[in-house]
Amino acid sequence: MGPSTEGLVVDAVSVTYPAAGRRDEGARTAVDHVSLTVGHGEVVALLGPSGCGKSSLLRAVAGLEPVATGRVVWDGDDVAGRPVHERGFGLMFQDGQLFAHLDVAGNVAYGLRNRNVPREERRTRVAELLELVGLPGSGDRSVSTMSGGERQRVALARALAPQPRLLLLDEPLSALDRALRERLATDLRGVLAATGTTALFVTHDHDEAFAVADRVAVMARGTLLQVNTPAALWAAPADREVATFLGYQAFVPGTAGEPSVAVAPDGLVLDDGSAGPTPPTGRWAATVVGSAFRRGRTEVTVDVDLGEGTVRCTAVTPSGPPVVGEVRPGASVHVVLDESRTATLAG
Ligand SMILES: Nc1ncnc2c1ncn2[C@@H]1O[C@H](COP(=O)(O)OP(=O)(O)OP(=O)(O)O)[C@@H](O)[C@H]1O
Repeated sequence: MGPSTEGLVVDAVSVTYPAAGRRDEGARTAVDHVSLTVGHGEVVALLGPSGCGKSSLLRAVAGLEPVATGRVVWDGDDVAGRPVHERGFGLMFQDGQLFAHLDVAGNVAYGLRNRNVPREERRTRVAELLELVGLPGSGDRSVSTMSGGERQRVALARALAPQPRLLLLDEPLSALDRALRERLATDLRGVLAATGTTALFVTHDHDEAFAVADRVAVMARGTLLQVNTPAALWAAPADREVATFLGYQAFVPGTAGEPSVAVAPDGLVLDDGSAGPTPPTGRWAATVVGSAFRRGRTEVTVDVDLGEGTVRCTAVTPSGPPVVGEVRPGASVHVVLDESRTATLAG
C-alpha cells in the first residue's frame, strides 16, 4: 500500500439532494466529483462561501449523507457504505450540542463510557483533556453556566476523548464573536497538533482556515478551486475567485499579455505625491470616502479606478500618528501599490 492511500482519501465524491419542487426537476448537485486527501496528522480546512457544498462534503465523509458517486477511503478501506458509528470518525459542530443534564466531565467522558473504558482511566483522560483545552479542574461545572467559548472547548474535549482516527469539524467557531474566534482558532490548532489529530475542518472564514489548517481547500459551487498550504495559496491564488475569497480586495488588470495583480487589504498605500516619478506598478488618482485610525495607522477608504472601473478600496498610510487634513471625505489623493502585498494571478 503506497503512501498516497494513507489517511483520508475522498475520491470523486458527489452529493445530491432531491429537487424540492417539481418531480421532473431532477436532483440538485451540492458536491460535484470532489477529490481530496488528508494525511495522518494533517489538518485540512474546507473554505468556501455559504452554499458551496462544504458541509455536504463533510457530512458525506462522516456518513451523515449518502454519496451519489465516489469513494470515502480511510487507509485504503472504502467506508462510504458504512454507518456513521462504524467509521471511527469524530464530529464537532458549530453549536457543540453538549448534554445539558451532564456536567463537564460527564460530557467529555461520554464517548469513553460507551466504549467501556474503566472508571479510573476515564477520570485521568477527562482531566488531561480539560487541561489541554484550557479548562483545567472544571469537570464538575454545569455546562449551562458556561460561556459560548467554554462550551466549544468542552465540545472539542468530548470529540477528542475517544481518539477518533479522523475529526470532522463543521464551523466549530462560527457562533463566537471575532476576538474569541481568533483566540480559539489558535488554541484549536495547538490542541490538534498536540494530540496528532487528523482533521477536516469546514469554515467560511479565511482567517480561521489559515490559522488552523496545514492545507486549505477552497470550494465554490460544489467543486474544489484550489488546494494548498495557507502561505502558497496566499502567494499564488489560482484566479480572481480564489483571491477574492482569500481576502484580496481589488485587481489591477495586466496589460499586453501580463497577468493581473491581486491587491491585499493593505496593498494600496496613500501616496503623498512627493515620491517623484510614477512607480512602474502605477499610481492612481482616488477620492476619499472616509478614514479610520486602526492598529496604529490611518486606513483610508477610497474610490479608485485601477483599470476596471471604480471600486471601493482601503488604502493604508505608513505607521504613525493619524493623518487627518488631507483625508477628508471628497479629497483627491493618489494611491500606489505596496508590491510586497500583492499577488500575481496565474489565470
Ligand atoms: N438537506 C438538504 N436538502 C436539499 N438541499 C440541501 C440540503 N442541504 C444542503 N442543501 C443544498 O446544497 C447546497 C450546499 O449546501 P451546504 O450546506 O453543503 O453548503 P455550505 O457551503 O456548507 O453552506 P453553509 O455554510 O451555508 O452551510 C446548497 O445549495 C444547499 O441549499
